Amino acid sequence: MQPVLNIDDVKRVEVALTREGVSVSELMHRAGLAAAQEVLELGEMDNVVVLAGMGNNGGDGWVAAEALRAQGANVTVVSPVEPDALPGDLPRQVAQSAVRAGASVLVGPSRDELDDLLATADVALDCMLGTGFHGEVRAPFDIWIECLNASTARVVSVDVPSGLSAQTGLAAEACVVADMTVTMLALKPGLLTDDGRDVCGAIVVAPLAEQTDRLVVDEDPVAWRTDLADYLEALLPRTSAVDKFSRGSVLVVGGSRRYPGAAIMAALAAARMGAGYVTLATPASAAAVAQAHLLEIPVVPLPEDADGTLTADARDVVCKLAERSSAVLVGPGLRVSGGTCAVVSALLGMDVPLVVDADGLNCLARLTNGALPQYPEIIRRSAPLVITPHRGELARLVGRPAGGVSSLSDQLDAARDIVWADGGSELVVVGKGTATCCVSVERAVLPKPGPAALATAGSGDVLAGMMASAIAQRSEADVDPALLAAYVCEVHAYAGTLAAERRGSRAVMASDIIDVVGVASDAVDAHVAYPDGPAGE
Ligand SMILES: NC(=O)C1=CN([C@@H]2O[C@H](COP(=O)(O)OP(=O)(O)OC[C@H]3O[C@@H](n4cnc5c(N)ncnc54)[C@H](O)[C@@H]3O)[C@@H](O)[C@H]2O)[C@@H](O)CC1
Ligand SMILES: [K+]
Repeated sequence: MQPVLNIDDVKRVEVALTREGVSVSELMHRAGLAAAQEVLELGEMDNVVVLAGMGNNGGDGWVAAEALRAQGANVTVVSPVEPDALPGDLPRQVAQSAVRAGASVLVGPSRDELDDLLATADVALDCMLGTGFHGEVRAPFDIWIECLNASTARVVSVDVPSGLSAQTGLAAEACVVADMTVTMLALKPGLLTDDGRDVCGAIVVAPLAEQTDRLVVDEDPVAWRTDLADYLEALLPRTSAVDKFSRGSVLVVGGSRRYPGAAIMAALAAARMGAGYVTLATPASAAAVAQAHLLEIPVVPLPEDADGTLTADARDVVCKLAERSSAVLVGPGLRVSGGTCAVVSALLGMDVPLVVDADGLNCLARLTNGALPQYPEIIRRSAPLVITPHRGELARLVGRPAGGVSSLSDQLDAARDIVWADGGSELVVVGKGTATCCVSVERAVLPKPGPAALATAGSGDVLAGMMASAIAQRSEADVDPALLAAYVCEVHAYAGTLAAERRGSRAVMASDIIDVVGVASDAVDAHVAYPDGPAGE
């Protein structure tokens, strides 16, 4: 797994490195050399343009320019001011050195001059703004960024694409779209989520010092990004000596007269993920339509009110069914009422592994007055509990206003508020967004995110069904619950990719994802076990 650090923690690692004898100047040299090395590895990059800013990110660029010049490249550095006029000592010194080594300099070019220069470039190094960037991009960099994005040069961003917040992943109006980002010391959350996913290109981490790995771990990484090989312990069992019950049984409690489909999709996804036996319990007036869609899955009708949502009387039947299940999913299509809240509360009180999604989460928010971290006793239990909120649901659970969870950083913060208040190792918060985090009291795991095709109605219901299915199949095993949840997200993401290939990237519907869950999990498993297998990176 690769550690992900908040920007403040990256700065602390930098300070710790200087304490261990690696000066900031030395770090800047190594950063510039690391960027130059990546350019050299692209091959045949004779004409290089370096767009350098005024701070240390610009300093990295001047070092890279000198190194590429030494390798025989034609290098032109574009700077807003003369090298001698750079305000910071370090950037000024490395700039003067690059000039002495023969790098050409173009100071304060007009838009046309810059366009003409970039037209001759094989590769452009983006060293305008790094982690010191904030707010909207000011001149001249806003114009430089426009020119760079319009050019045909390969773009390598140093540390972070200029204009992107490496913390939040939100891009300013002007933001470089890179082919590759060489980031220093460790991954940062903003590179992995939201706009960061669209503008970073391939991400390469340059550790810069042999002590870095240790010092990064000392800073307690905000998250860990998985590689496929990390899932080996999470894979679901494959054995021929099984019957349908030993493969895990899942109970899905969901649906309402108004929304019967969500629970149907969750039940189908649970079956496709490999559970041997799935049962759907749904309000009576949704049961007939559900059964018509589910040939292999028994549907149990439950007591309902005049609106076709569950009443509290449904508790007894649900709990009896739950006792016989290896895992339960509650929530999809349920709606929020006194009756549905009573059912969710009863399931939380049992010691069966439980996944709570969608309206199950909204019931949970109501049961805890929108302040789940203040009522940890409501979710404290001895069996696994996985809650799968998207950003809006997560905000409601922790009492933030609408829009109050708007980045991966926010997701991680809010999820940690919940798991730390609970304190138990049985709870995982799967915070869904453009990047999904699986957070337990032990650690936060980031599976590789799926394609935009997954942003479609019902996709979350499918994930929830898959999650319950995986937990049912691993109920006896001692697996890190956050890793198991991340594995399920990874399969869901790959199923989204396969569905997009099959249907077209804008045409994917949730049922298309369900259709390929089986082949997606086979492909992910094969790739985990044999890294050159069919799933590919
Ligand atoms: N953290 C580390 O360990 C290392 C950091 N290094 C580099 O140092 C960078 C951080 O350096 P700095 O802190 O000097 O910051 P940056 O170089 O990222 O940015 C600072 C400069 O950008 C300007 N700026 C900020 N916001 C702006 C805006 N909205 N519009 C226009 N200009 C704006 C500031 O006035 C200042 O001149 C990193 O991104 C990395 O490239 C490397 O040199 C070595 C290792
Ligand atoms: K940059």
